Amino acid sequence: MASVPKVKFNNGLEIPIFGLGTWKSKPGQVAQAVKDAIDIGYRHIDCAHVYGNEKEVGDAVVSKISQGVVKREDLFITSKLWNTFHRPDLVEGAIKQTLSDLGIEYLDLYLIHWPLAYKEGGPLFPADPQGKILFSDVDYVDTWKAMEQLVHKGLTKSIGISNFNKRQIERILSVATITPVTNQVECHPYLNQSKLIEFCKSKNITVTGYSPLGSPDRPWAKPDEPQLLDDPKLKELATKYKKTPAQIVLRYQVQRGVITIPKSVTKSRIQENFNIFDFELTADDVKYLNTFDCNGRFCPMTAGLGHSHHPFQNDDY
Ligand SMILES: NC(=O)C1=CN([C@@H]2O[C@H](COP(=O)(O)OP(=O)(O)OC[C@H]3O[C@@H](n4cnc5c(N)ncnc54)[C@H](OP(=O)(O)O)[C@@H]3O)[C@@H](O)[C@H]2O)C=CC1
Ligand SMILES: CC(=O)C(C)=O
Repeated sequence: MASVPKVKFNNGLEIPIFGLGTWKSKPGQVAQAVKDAIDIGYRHIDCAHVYGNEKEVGDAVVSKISQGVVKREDLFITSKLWNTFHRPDLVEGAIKQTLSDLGIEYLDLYLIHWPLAYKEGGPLFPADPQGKILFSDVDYVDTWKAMEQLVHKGLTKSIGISNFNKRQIERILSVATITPVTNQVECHPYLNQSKLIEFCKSKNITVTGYSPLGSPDRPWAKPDEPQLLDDPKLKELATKYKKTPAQIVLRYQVQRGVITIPKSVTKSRIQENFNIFDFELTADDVKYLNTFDCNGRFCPMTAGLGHSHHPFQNDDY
């Protein structure tokens, strides 16, 4: 079984550079997917409260631990604080709910899922009668201070952020006594995030790339939108390396040092996506893949447009 390289965080801890995504993995399918992934050799699982499936992910994790297939300390489990729990007094309760759902004692990594806060205390997507999301004005820098307490209390080993732009990271760094270990953002050849990656690197923050395959099953996908995995130039590269388009885009991230978390509930694809540690793209082909960038964002967070902390509404990167 190939062993997955690890990336070192600024706090000395390590994360496997490759893991399993779980967004949209239906409760009836995700437990089997996680079990298959662990059997194949995955040791990093990316979760979130808002995905609505942490209990089933936890069932699979706990069953593999109790069967002796893996130990808890062999696994790297990430979850994320949802937008309705940003108020500092809600943060500890939110992680405790996730830990209880997952059936584990601690997380390896807990992220602020988005920099924008939603109205607290009710549904995960609070909305007015017209369906417009109700925002809260809690500032993510105050949320960050509450996240730091979770490390001190041993509820998570590391903390980080997700979907934060450069200016927002700078604001976090201006108050932080614990530097975020990673910024999890959308990243694939159509949105290669080279500027943000360079900036994060300069601050000793790793980048985790989500939707590495272009998120073809995103709920808001339209039939006429481009499909990354069907790109003819990508298919040509796949033929050259005798690999699949998915394997090429995943290998691309690993070679750039970007932590990558493809989602699948299909055993053959979970295996296929893992088989990227037996070949290398040439430096010229990595450069060529860099030229695919077209600011092609598949997760634009349109529901949060108008919020003063929306990360993508001006020229910030
Ligand atoms: N922090 C954040 O805000 C966000 C985090 N994420 C995280 O990143 C993960 C990955 O991103 P996600 O948006 O799910 O999308 P991905 O880019 O991982 O694409 C998932 C889709 O690709 C299909 N697929 C998987 N492997 C292959 C393959 N080898 N060949 C062809 N198709 C394949 C899956 O199908 P099937 O399952 O049917 O096999 C599914 O439809 C998420 O699951 C989540 O954990 C994602 C978005 C936002
Ligand atoms: C998938 C996800 O994490 C979103 C859209 O926030």
